[in-house]
Formats: sequence, structure tokens, C-alpha cells
Amino acid sequence: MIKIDINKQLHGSSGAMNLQVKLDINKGDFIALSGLSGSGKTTLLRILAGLENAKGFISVDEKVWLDDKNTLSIQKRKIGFVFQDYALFDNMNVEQNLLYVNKDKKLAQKLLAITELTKLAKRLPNTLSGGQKQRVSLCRAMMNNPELLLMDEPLSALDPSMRIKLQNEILTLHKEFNTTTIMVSHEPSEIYRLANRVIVLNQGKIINDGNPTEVLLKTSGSQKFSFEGEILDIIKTDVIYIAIISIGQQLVEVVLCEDEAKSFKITDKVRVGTKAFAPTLTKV
Ligand SMILES: Nc1ncnc2c1ncn2[C@@H]1O[C@H](COP(=O)(O)OP(=O)(O)OP(=O)(O)O)[C@@H](O)[C@H]1O
Repeated sequence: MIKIDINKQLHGSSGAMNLQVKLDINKGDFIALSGLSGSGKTTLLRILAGLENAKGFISVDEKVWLDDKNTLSIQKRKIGFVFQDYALFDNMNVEQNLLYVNKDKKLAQKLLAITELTKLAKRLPNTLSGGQKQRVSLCRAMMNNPELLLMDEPLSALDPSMRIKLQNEILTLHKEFNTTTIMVSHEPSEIYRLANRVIVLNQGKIINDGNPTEVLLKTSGSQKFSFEGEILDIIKTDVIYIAIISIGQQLVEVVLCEDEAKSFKITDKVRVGTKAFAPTLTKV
């Protein structure tokens, strides 16, 4: 069990903001940490890693990492940290990057095999693709036998097919080592696939905490579908108005009556929902 009860005064984009997080995490949990830009996600990970100080309390399996009197140093916390920008040692090959953390060759070989990197063990990082580099940094984080694996948007720089490949490898590693994990992610499909719990931060506070279905499913009442989008245009035709809304990569049209049209404006963020049709699926 990991117990967290911390606070830290931050300089948010609109003035002072108190990061205040109280949280118990079960061993083996995979937590997705989500929330708007500037809500405090990275700072929370950095506090857990010991890279940043804060007031409060952190304990991992009864061992105190932070309290009023003591702050356990980064080196003494069993943490694995995976950053968006890989942060590998460029002058060391893949295997050396792993063995730098821990000389356990057997573990290094196992991790490289799981992530299909065995053949690349002697290559330098700058000869690897982004996806391969991120697999190396994931392996390197696991070399520490971490009690807590922290990942800050590790897949956001990768293209969609590489993202899915890496998601599968993260899942395989999680099944194999059962490492308690906190991963910053904004991607619902990624969160759904990987996490068993989602925590949403806003202005430094937890505003939502639950399983992915509870937190991510945005339909309510009798709504069958609901998507978030932005109004790009509102066009008046004979008697009705048509709102052009961008949702992901697509544009959709929604018919509005005059009163509705007047209550929205271009650039409004909206939720498009529907109640009364039976959806069909076709492969694309
Ligand atoms: N050490 C610090 N002292 C004071 N303020 C800080 C400190 N570190 C970060 N901040 C501020 O706290 C706010 C939260 O930053 P943080 O990077 O944690 O947000 P985030 O949720 O990770 O955002 P993003 O999704 O954009 O990465 C920002 O406004 C930032 O400028």
C-alpha cells in the first residue's frame, strides 16, 4: 500500500495554486493520472520521486519516504521514472543504459526479450526510433526493481501504431512484475486498456477517482452516445440552423432551432449526445 497526503504551493498560470493530494494506492495498481495542462500532474510525480520537495506524508509498504522530519533521498526511493523525452545516456549502448542502473544481467536480458530489444542491445540510442528508445527507457526504469513506476506521458510523442505496440509491452511488463504504476495520460483508449483506476486532477485537487469506465464514460441518463467537440460554424438555412462541430478528426453537423443557435457561439466547447438511434459498426 502506498499512502500519499501531500501539499505544495505552486505558481499556477492564474496565480497561486495549492497542490493538495490525499491518496491510498493498492500494491499492483495501474493508475492513470489525467487532468488539464497545469493541473499539477508532473509536479505530483516529481514529489513522489523525491525530485521536488513538498509538505506532508508519503509511505510505501510502511516505509516512510516523507514526513515532517525526514525526506528519503531519490537514490533510496525504489522508483522507476519514464519521461516523454526518453532521457537515455547517448554515449552508452542499450545494454549499458540498463546495466548502469543495476548490474543484474539476467534481469536486463529478460526485459530486453519482453520488449523485443535483444537484437538492439549493442546499439547506441541515437540509432534507434522513438518507439525503440522509449522501450529502452521503460526497461531501464524496471532495472531498479521499482516499488513505484512513474511514467509522464511516455507515449505521447509516438505515432498511433507504435503507441499501441508500446501499450501492449507496458501491459506485459505490468503482468510480469506487478509493479505499482502511475502513468500520466490523456488518451481514453490508452487509459481504458492499461489502467484499473483513473485519477483526474484539476487546479491541484483530485476531482474524479474511479475505474476507467466510471470516469471515462461521459453518457448520462438515456443518452446512448456523447462526444466532446468544438463549434466551428453556425449556419442559418431556411428555418433551421446547422452547427458544424469538429470531433476528433471528423466534422459533424447538428441541427439547431433558433433559440439553441443563439445560445451557442463559434469556438464553444460542446458535448454532442444522442438518444434515439441504434448504432452500427463498419470497419474502416
Ligand atoms: N517547483 C514549482 N514551484 C512553483 N510552481 C511550480 C513548480 N513546478 C511547477 N509549478 C507550476 O505548477 C503548475 C502545475 O505544473 P505541472 O507541470 O505539474 O502541471 P501538469 O498537470 O503536469 O501540466 P502539463 O499537462 O502541461 O504537463 C504550473 O502552472 C507550473 O508552472
